Amino acid sequence: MKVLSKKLDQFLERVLVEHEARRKTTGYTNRDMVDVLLELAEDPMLDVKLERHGVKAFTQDLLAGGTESSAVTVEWAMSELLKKPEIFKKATKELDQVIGQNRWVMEKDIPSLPYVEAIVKETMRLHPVSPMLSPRLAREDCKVGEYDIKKGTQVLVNIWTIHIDPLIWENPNEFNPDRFIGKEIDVKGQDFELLPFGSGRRMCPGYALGLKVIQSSLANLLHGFNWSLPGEVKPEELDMEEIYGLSTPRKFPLVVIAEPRLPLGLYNSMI
Ligand code: HEM
Repeated sequence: MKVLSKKLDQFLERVLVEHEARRKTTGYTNRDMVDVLLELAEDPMLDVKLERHGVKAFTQDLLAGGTESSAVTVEWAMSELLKKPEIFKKATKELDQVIGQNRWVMEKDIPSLPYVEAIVKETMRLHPVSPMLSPRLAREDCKVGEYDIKKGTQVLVNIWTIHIDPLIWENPNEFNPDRFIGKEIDVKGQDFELLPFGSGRRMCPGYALGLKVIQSSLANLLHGFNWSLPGEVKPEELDMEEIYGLSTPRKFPLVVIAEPRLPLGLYNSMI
């Protein structure tokens, strides 16, 4: 652990040194989150002073919490959609109607894409990145539902079982984004039947960023490409095994074929 921590610190140190050097060049503007954090660290007016090691810690949080979780969720969404071509088509139809064929999806488009939002919720219901929330400790005797919990008890919340509880969800194991259409259920920690980002004080602090990254990346993948499974793999045969570790990714990476579905000039503008 110590070796790993040292290696990580060396990496973060290099990132900061590079950013600090660029800050001294003429015509400098903030380009990324590290730039913004370094600027905040120079602000003497902050209520809570941000130190240089705090910038490193935030950067590490962003890398650890913000990359794998979003990538894993997008990969599960694509896997579910490849198994259900009718849902795939419905999403593409929404994208064509709202965005058209001549541009990419932007962050501000997301509220106009309720079906894509529903796909993300349904993916997070069936494939929560973190099926067990961070452990909690009861600070006083309490009652949760029918359970008496003594002060000092460690409580583990298993959201995976909540997300597939047949008392809450109809056909809980079926991937069906339509279950969210016209419903108020959200993933922001207020609806206890759907808690992919947890809830309360220890809820994921990066949920807004994570959600935006997932929705925008998925929307653009669906909008920009036709997707198919390679060779003889039939949708119903696609392996959906998962592994449980720091996150819950597919056991075997998803292998797919992508073909452009928008005017070719749009792909050049992405490079
Ligand atoms: C798909 C995206 C993400 C998912 C599904 C996710 C999920 C979670 C969950 C379930 C927790 C535990 C919450 C609890 O126990 O109540 C958590 C904690 C945390 N997440 Fe995320 N997260 C995501 C993205 C991010 C991003 C983008 C960041 C950073 C920018 C981040 C940083 C953190 C941190 C630092 C904690 C620990 C909070 C604490 O213990 O006080 N996460 N996340």
